[in-house]
Order: sequence, then structure tokens, then C-alpha cells
Amino acid sequence: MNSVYRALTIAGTDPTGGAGIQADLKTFQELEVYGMSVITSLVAQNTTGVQAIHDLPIEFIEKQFYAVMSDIYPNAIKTGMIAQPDMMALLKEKLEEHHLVTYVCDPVMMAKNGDPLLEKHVRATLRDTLVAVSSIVTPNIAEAEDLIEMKIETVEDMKKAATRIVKELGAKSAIIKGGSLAGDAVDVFYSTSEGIIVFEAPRTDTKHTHGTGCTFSAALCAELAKGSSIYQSVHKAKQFTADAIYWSLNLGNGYGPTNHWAHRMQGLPTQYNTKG
Ligand SMILES: Nc1ncnc2c1ncn2[C@@H]1O[C@H](COP(=O)(O)OP(=O)(O)OP(=O)(O)O)[C@@H](O)[C@H]1O
Ligand SMILES: Cc1ncc(CO)c(N)n1
Repeated sequence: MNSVYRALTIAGTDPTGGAGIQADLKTFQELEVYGMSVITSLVAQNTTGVQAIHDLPIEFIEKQFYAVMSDIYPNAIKTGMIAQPDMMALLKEKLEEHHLVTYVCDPVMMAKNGDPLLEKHVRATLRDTLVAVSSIVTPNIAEAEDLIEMKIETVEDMKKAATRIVKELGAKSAIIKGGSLAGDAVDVFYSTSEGIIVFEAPRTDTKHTHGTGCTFSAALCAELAKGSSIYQSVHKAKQFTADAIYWSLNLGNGYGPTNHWAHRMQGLPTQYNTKG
């Protein structure tokens, strides 16, 4: 058996490299997992917003998926921006065929500045297809509110919502990311076997948080691909993302990208220390 761990991301692109497929592949690489990708939509976007979206034909998405799965089989798969109901239906079917592979569903709905990446009427389909077959689903506050149709303002609300997402929507576990709430960066995990677990990190005061959700779910996918426990994987993903936000690169005119090499900052020469 080949001992190189392998992860696959199925998502849209970000030509500026901070979110989507590009962020996922950088994260896999940093965590020493061999990264592969299936692109669903080409997105003209940058740190200031989304300018245009070009969805790939469904047959072509299927061909890419087959190309990967028939050759270099992944230990874990994540999905990010999946823009159309037919893409969701196809991927649900494929993920069910490969149900032994751990599947992380990042239910991406919008970019950091609020520009939509998923039309409102498609959100129920996302809930009923991909979320329903996931090993873990990773919504932010707005996405969790949408999935479970409840207002989330406190950590107690996050606990209720995470529990409901698992009990009512079929996901095996859920982690709600509290990046957009005030105070420390608190994320709430729930699974039937482990119950509620709260993960906390100090908040970094920065606007450079473009792609934090992609980075988090990709790190989680990479750790799960290595066979780490769900607790260890979430813990590592949280630390990786917190470091990437803390050692900000200060790039772009809007919500800048995070620093995917930040987790190894200690060992780098000081010219790579870009915080400032
Ligand atoms: N300013 C911050 N300081 C520290 N951690 C943060 C900060 N903002 C977000 N996080 C953490 O980053 C991770 C991603 O959360 P966030 O809520 O930003 O995701 P998201 O909204 O899906 O991101 P995006 O849509 O930009 O990809 C979580 O672990 C969250 O707690
Ligand atoms: C392609 C893509 N996926 C996810 C996000 C959310 O950060 C984004 N901005 N772009």
C-alpha cells in the first residue's frame, strides 16, 4: 500500500490564490498531503469581490472526477463552491459510490465581501444532497443559519445549530465556524459519538480573512486523509488557520488572503516574516 496520503478538492477557483481550489492545494501541500483537484466553476474574483462565474459543463466535471478516482485514489475528499443543482446531484451520487472515503463538505455560499457564490434558490438542494452525505460539514455562521433556518448570535445558539444539523440533515458531524461573531474565534463541533466540543483561538484583529473557510476545511481534509481522529484533525485545522490569519501577508486591495506557510514561520529566515 502506498504510504503517501492523498486528498482531493472539488470546488471553484480563485485566480488571486487566497480561496477555492488554489487555497486548498496550498494547504494540502503545506500539510504534506498529495493534493488533487476537480474544478466545478472558474471564478473571476479577487480580494475585493466576485466579478464573474463560469460553470463547467457537468459532463466535464464527471470526466475530471473519473480521471482522479480511476488513477490516484484519495484518502479524503472535500467540496467547496458547488454552484449548480445538477453538480450537487452528480457529486452526491459519486460520493455515495465512494462512501468509504472521508468526505468534508464546506457549504460555500458567498465570498468574504458578501458576493454570492451560490444562488439563494439552490441552497436547499445543497442541504438535501451534499450536506446529507458528509462525514463533516463546516458552515460559517451565515451558512449554518441558512441550512437550519435559525438565527445564530451566541455560542449557545451555535451548539443548538450544530446538533440540529447532524440530527436533522444527515451529516455525520458538524463544525460551525464563529469567525464572524465578536470576541475570540470560537468554533463549535458536534457528533453523536463525541457530543459538543468547543474549539477556541484568540481573534486576530485583521481584515485579511479571504479564504479562511477554504483553508480550514482543506486542512481538516488533509488531516483526516492522514487517518487522524476527528478531534485531532479539527484541532490541527484550527491552529493552521489561526496561524495563517495571524501571520497576515497584507496583500490585495480588499479582504486579503491568509498566509498558508505561517504554520512553519518559526523555522523560516526573518525576511519571510511578513507581518507588519
Ligand atoms: N480574525 C480571526 N482570528 C482568528 N481566527 C479567525 C478569525 N476569523 C476567522 N477565524 C477562524 O478561521 C476559521 C474560518 O472561519 P470563518 O468564519 O472566517 O470562515 P468562512 O466565513 O467560511 O471563510 P471564507 O468564506 O472567507 O472562506 C475558523 O476556525 C474561525 O474561527
Ligand atoms: C471559489 C471560492 N470558493 C470559496 C470562497 C469563499 O472563501 C471563495 N471566495 N471562492
